Amino acid sequence: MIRVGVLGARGRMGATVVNAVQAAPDLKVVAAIDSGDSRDGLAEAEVVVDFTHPDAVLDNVKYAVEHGIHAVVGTTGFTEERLSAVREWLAAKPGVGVLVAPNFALGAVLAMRFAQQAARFYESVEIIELHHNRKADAPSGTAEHTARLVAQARRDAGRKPGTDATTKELDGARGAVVDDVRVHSVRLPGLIAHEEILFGADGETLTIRHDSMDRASFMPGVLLGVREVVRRPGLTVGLENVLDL
Ligand SMILES: NC(=O)C1=CN([C@@H]2O[C@H](COP(=O)(O)OP(=O)(O)OC[C@H]3O[C@@H](n4cnc5c(N)ncnc54)[C@H](OP(=O)(O)O)[C@@H]3O)[C@@H](O)[C@H]2O)C=CC1
Ligand SMILES: O=C(O)C1=N[C@H](C(=O)O)C[C@H](O)C1
Repeated sequence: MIRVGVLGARGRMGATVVNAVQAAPDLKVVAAIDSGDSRDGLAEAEVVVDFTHPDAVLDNVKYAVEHGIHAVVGTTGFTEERLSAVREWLAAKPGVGVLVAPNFALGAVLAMRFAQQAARFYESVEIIELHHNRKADAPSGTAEHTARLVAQARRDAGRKPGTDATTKELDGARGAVVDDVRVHSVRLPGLIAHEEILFGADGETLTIRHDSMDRASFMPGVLLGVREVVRRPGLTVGLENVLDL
């Protein structure tokens, strides 16, 4: 039995994680903590799962590492600077593992991998992410991660960012720029989590699309992360490294 504490336990993802962990024969929920609750309840936990808020997550990860608790983190907002801070805390706690994944859905991880593969062949690329209207951040962590992966793949292939002829635009009409890749965010009730990576070249386009229609889509990845993080000391970024894609 792996003893699991869930942070953000009353949220959309956290509540789903509590149910999924409870239903797993080899895992046990020992703490379900939300904002306003004390983290003392994590004393029994071997692994924490964090789905809270970008403003809260870093402090939670620091707490977990300092208390020798492994962490599986789905909350967004991880910059290179934040990841470096986590690496520093982990250096003082060898044996502790932290897995940070911008997206735990298998299809989203595959879409990112396929986009990396396509990137070196196409002149231009743009990303559209579509989410429910209760989402706190824009662009999504997944879109930002995808943009950086695609941009790196393009650089590795010696490609320059695609160009267009826009000379007049309303602010925001062409989206945000992440590592030279345009990212467009849509927020609508009814949506859950969706991403399109669009590639264009003379006379053709390629669209890679992933849809999470239910938060159940994230659960196999989260549970895999809980089982794996206990034997992966240090920082792992991205579920692709756990899935060995
Ligand atoms: N990696 C992935 O696969 C996925 C990542 N996410 C990410 O997970 C995060 C949460 O998303 P979602 O569940 O939709 O958000 P919700 O707002 O539904 O849930 C977040 C919960 O965390 C609580 N919370 C805030 N601060 C703390 C804290 N310091 N300690 C404990 N609990 C806290 C909130 O309480 P209160 O409302 O009172 O502030 C709320 O109940 C987001 O960053 C989202 O982008 C989402 C889906 C998949
Ligand atoms: O807030 C969400 O819902 C999601 N957040 C993550 C992100 O920002 O990429 C993962 C998924 O897109 C759902």
